[in-house]
Amino acid sequence: MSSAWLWQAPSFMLLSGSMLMLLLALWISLRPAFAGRAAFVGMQLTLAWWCGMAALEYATTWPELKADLARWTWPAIVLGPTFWLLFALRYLYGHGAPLGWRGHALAWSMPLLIGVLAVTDSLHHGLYRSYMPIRAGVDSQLHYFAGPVFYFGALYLYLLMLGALTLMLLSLSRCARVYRKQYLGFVLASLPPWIANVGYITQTWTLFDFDPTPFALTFTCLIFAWLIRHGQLFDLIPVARTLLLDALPDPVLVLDRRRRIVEANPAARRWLGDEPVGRPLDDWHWLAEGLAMHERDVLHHDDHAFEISRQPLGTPARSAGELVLLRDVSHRIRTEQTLSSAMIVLEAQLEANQQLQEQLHEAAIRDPLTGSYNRRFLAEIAPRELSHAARTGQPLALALIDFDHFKRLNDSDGHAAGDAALVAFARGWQSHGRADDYCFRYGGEEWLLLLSGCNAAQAAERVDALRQAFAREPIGTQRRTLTFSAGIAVFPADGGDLAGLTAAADAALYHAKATGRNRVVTAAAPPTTCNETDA
Ligand SMILES: Nc1nc2c(ncn2[C@@H]2O[C@H](COP(=O)(O)OP(=O)(O)OP(=O)(O)O)[C@@H](O)[C@H]2O)c(=O)[nH]1
Repeated sequence: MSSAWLWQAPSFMLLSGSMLMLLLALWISLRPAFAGRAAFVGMQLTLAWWCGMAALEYATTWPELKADLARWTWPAIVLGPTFWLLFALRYLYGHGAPLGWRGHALAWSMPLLIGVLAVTDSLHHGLYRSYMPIRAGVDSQLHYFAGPVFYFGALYLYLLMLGALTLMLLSLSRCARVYRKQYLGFVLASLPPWIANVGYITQTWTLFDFDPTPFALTFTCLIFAWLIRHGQLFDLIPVARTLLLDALPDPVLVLDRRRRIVEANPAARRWLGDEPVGRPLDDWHWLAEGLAMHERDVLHHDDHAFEISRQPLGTPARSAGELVLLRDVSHRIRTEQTLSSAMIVLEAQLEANQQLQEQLHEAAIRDPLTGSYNRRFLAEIAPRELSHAARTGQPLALALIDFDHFKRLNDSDGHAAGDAALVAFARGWQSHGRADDYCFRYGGEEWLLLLSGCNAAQAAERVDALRQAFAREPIGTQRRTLTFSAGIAVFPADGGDLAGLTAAADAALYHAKATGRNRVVTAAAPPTTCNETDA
């Protein structure tokens, strides 16, 4: 019996191709992760299996073993394009490729079925009806007479390849310039085995009397290696793009020209549900309405607020769709709202505090019985009024007023009548005082007036008018009348400060009392007296 193996150059070529694919799979596994890496590694492993089996098939001299090895190649033949399509979906459409569990079941059931039918072919001959050596001699390869499983498998594989190619061409037509070289590389890489296979199936091309497809796969492997080395395939940009999109807490969507979702990052999926890719945007009314809003408007949905920004894709002449970023600004808006409510409360509190302070100040500077200013306010206001008078050169008159025989009123009509007299004086002052005058309750029944811009004569005239009016005022239940005496001093002639002026006015008041009461006396020496009719 002849030796089972005859190792020739084509076998070594195929073995080398298989090794290359294993190395590529290892290399890719050790590189940073990217979308579709598992599918890509899976594809390289199955293609390595295909090439390895083909090498053995080519090398064996036993026809039965050749046929068995050819049958055992089939699981790899069907798995390779399946992985290729999965990779295309994952790589081109990100982690969120439109493939749910149904898609996976569909993707793996067919390779499983065809694989099982292929390895059990010796029982039913659905894959190869028969086979015969191409020529005489131990090194002859086999010619296979294909059965229905073969054609069904080939048709299925061609459909998968066509699907992957369509995805790549679509991406190529829409992608940004930076990805174009890569996608073109994918298309080119998938062509050699396909062309070789078409040639083999149509019986127009064999290589070394053998199927040229596994040889062409080596070219595919080399194109990938070149793309990874020189074309930055699976490198920074796509890897970063995927990682960035996946890591973004804000929803990002890519819409095609017809407003269908073609990509959605995990954050977007949390809002849109399981499988948004491939569905029209209008399925989510709230989002479709949001996109109709102005750029800076905020879209509210489910207790959340989003700021929408949109970036057209493609060229101005030919739109490819748009990128939509929904920036979740709920936290910011909630914080702003809390802050503004806190501000409103704070402002109200500040205003209340201010009002309270004003009330306290008012209470502190006013006499509770008559509502007139008290001596505390006099001490506060006098320096200001005096410096104003000094600055402007205007006179400032100070009048000290004391009720006449007030004790008598208290004693005869009671304390309430005395209080009524004090209130009556304060009220009477209201109609005599000017806007820039001040009236202070200086002591028990003593009053101090500050009259801006008045010289001694003007002040005496005004205080005397007040005196006359007060003298006519009926007081208490007995409707008695009361008079007052007044002393006037003027700044700066009679005193340079409050103490000096008060002392001068007090001297004039003393003079008024001493000379008969119910009169107004100015401090200017000798004191001038107005109206000396005693009550
Ligand atoms: N009803 C009332 N009486 C007051 C108040 N404050 C002071 N008095 C009284 O005012 C009176 C002041 O009396 P006197 O200082 O003797 O002066 P007078 O009786 O006005 O006499 P002459 O000043 O000399 O005209 C006292 O009887 C005080 O009790 C007050 O708030 N209400």
